Formats: sequence, C-alpha cells, structure tokens
Amino acid sequence: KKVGVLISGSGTNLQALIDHTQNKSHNSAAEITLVVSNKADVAGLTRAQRAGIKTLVIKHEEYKSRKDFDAAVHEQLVLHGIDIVCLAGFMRILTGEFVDKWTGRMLNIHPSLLPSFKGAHAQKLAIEAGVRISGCSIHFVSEEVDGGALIAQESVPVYPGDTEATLAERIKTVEHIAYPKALELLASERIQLGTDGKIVWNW
Ligand SMILES: Nc1nc2ccc(CNc3ccc(C(=O)NCCCC(=O)O)cc3)cc2c(=O)[nH]1
Ligand SMILES: N[C@@H]1O[C@H](COP(=O)(O)O)[C@@H](O)[C@H]1O
Repeated sequence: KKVGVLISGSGTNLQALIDHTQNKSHNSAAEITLVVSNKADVAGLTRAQRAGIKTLVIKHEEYKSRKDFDAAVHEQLVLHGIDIVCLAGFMRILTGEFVDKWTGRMLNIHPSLLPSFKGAHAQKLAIEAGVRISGCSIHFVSEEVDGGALIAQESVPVYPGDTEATLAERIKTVEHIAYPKALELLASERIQLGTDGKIVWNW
C-alpha cells in the first residue's frame, strides 16, 4: 500500500514509520511514497528527504479557505496514488468533505488515552486532571476531531512534577512503537473500518 504522511513539525512519528516500513526484515505491507507538510523548513521534511521520500509543502495560509487547502492536499495524494494517509503531528483540522474521501484509509496518532483529553493540548489537560496514567491512541480519522474508531493504545505513567514537555517526551517513546503497528494492521488488511464506524478485525 502506498502511504502519504501529513506533518507540521519535528516528524519523530514520521521517522518511526519510515524506520519500520523501510526495514526489509519487516516485510511491511506499507511503503511511504509522499510526505506533505503545511509548514516549510520543519525537521520532518529533512527526515523524509534523508530517507529518499518525495516531500511537498502546501501552506494553508496561501489558500482562500480550509476547503481549498484540503482540496490541494487531496489532489496531490490522488496524483501520487496514495492508498493510506497517516497524520503525524499534522496540526490542521480537516474538513468533513476531505475526511469523507479518506474514510477507513486515514489514521492519526493522539498523545492521550482517548476519549480523554481530545484537542491540541492533550498532555497539558492530562497533567491538569491529575491522572496517573496517560499514553497515546491511534485512530481512524473521522469528522469529529479525535473522535474516530480506536485502533491501538499504549500507556505510560504520569509522574508528580511532570511537565507538558516531560510527559510528551515519555508518550512519544510509546507512540513510536504503536503507530507502525497500527499502520501495519491497516496496510495488511487485518483491520478495516466497518460501516457502523467500528473496527472490523479480519482474522
Ligand atoms: N476532521 C478531523 N481533522 C483532524 C485534523 C488533525 C487531527 C490531528 N489532531 C489535532 C487535534 C486538534 C487540533 C487543533 O485543535 N488545532 C488548532 C486549530 C488548528 C486549525 O485551525 O486547523 C489539530 C490537530 C485530527 C483530526 C480529526 O480527528 N478529524
Ligand atoms: N500528533 C501528536 O503530535 C506530536 C507529533 O510529534 P512528531 O511526530 O512531529 O515528533 C506527537 O505527540 C503526536 O502524538
């Protein structure tokens, strides 16, 4: 399966997906053939280029509307024959029109144990809530932000004195394990999104 990864920043999750899919011994069913960033000069673009993966920068501020930006991204994904989209630190909300075209074929990784702590500041919300366990969630992308069907989760402890940064760093260590596994499940068709919006396991 050809995979397109959408990023906005450092790309450590992108790097984990690259390391997994480009490792011949993994016999991965996924091949990352395109990386799209909505921001220029981010570390994720360099990571892709070092791995020999084509990169595109599509700046959202250059489009009149969210709809036009999404259409430009969709056009490139189709042009490159992408089968599966992975959001990896992509920080733009996607319109329902775009999401509908990728239903069951688009994943996201979120730095909390959903449905807790949805939104752009998950680690901060977890610390403020005083939870003792947090983690990451990989889910199908639905129109409702961070509301799509859950595919995989990994947990980490939250320590007293943790800051957003120390917790984010600890969560990332398990993100880099969980995301490649989730992508492999979808790319090898061991899971799919059912018509009722629930996960179907094809075993
Ligand atoms: N429709 C849909 N689209 C998404 C886009 C990105 C992410 C990644 N997680 C994200 C979760 C929240 C945000 C957010 O609130 N950003 C500040 C507003 C930025 C903007 O104006 O766009 C971004 C990404 C998940 C989703 C999703 O679950 N559903
Ligand atoms: N989607 C969230 O945004 C961050 C992206 O980090 P990176 O993959 O760009 O390093 C990660 O914490 C991920 O959970």
